[in-house]
Amino acid sequence: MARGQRIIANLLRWGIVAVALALTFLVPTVHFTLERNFIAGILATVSEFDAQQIMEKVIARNPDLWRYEEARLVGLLRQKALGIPVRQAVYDPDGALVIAIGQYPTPPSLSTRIPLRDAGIVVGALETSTSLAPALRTSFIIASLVAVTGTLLIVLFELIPLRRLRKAESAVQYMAEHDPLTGLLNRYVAESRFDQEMKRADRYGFQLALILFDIDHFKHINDTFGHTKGDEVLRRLTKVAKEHIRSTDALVRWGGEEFLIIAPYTDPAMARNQAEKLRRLIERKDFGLGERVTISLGLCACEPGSSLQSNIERADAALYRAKCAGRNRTEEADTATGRQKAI
Ligand SMILES: Nc1nc2c(ncn2[C@@H]2O[C@H](COP(=O)(O)OP(=O)(O)OP(=O)(O)O)[C@@H](O)[C@H]2O)c(=O)[nH]1
Repeated sequence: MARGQRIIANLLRWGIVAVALALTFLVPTVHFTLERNFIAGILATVSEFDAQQIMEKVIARNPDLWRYEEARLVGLLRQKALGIPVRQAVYDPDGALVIAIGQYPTPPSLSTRIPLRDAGIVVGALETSTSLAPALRTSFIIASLVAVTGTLLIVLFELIPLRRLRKAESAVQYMAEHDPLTGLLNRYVAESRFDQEMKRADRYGFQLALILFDIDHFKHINDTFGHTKGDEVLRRLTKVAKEHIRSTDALVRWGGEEFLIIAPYTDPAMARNQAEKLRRLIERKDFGLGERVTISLGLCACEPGSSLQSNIERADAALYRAKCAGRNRTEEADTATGRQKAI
């Protein structure tokens, strides 16, 4: 991904996080603030003048008003309320006139307070309230949806590159451990594989063998038929060897035309059989060259606790002897005596 695209993706990602967080925290905060205002609104429903003051300052000064007090108040309310039902018009225990109109809104709500005047004199206060619950419910649902969508997007943004990274990692690991031409394990992983098998062999008391083999006169094959044909021979031989080994064996491309089999649960007699069987299979296989392809093999039984290096040296010495002895044959390194046996 280009640097610019990465920056935009990051901005987008963190933008979504910020919006989701803002909405998640904003909605409850607004809710809380409005609820507080509602309570304040209820408390503020007390008139500017208590009943005594209304008597003294408004009604007592005008006897007509006194006479018509009820009717005038009702008229005032009608005029101000304009058809909105009167919810409450009472004197509270302290003698204050409380007049509330409108429906009983469920909190939170917005309240408006209007002074109630008669001939320019304030005689009380009207309080109207509007419930904000439906609006808040809607915005809360929208905010939750946005938050959930934002979270999902973040998860996707995080997961997709992560999955790609994991795939790239396993591809790199595969490349690090395998030979690209044959797909076999390469010699860099042979060591850890050998150590593992050696530990298991020591622990459970079974035998471990190595078979090192090499194509005979491979240079001649390359020189005569070309490098591409040589590659094909390597691939075909790999296929034969892979079908021949047991699932517990490890087949390694040790070098150019050199291969190694790490064979657990294998005593020298079994290793000999295995090596000879493979040699015969290759000898009989048609590689499409119009001539035989053969291999030489060197095998060794691994001493408990011995290293891959030391066993390879012994198997390689046996292989060298097989080459010297005419090729297309197997030689064995005898561990106990250091003697090497031809098969
Ligand atoms: N086509 C191909 N050739 C390879 C590859 N790796 C190594 N070689 C060739 O393998 C040949 C090995 O030649 P030598 O070491 O002389 O061995 P050889 O000809 O098999 O002779 P002996 O082992 O003594 O029987 C060389 O020509 C290398 O170029 C590969 O991946 N592909």
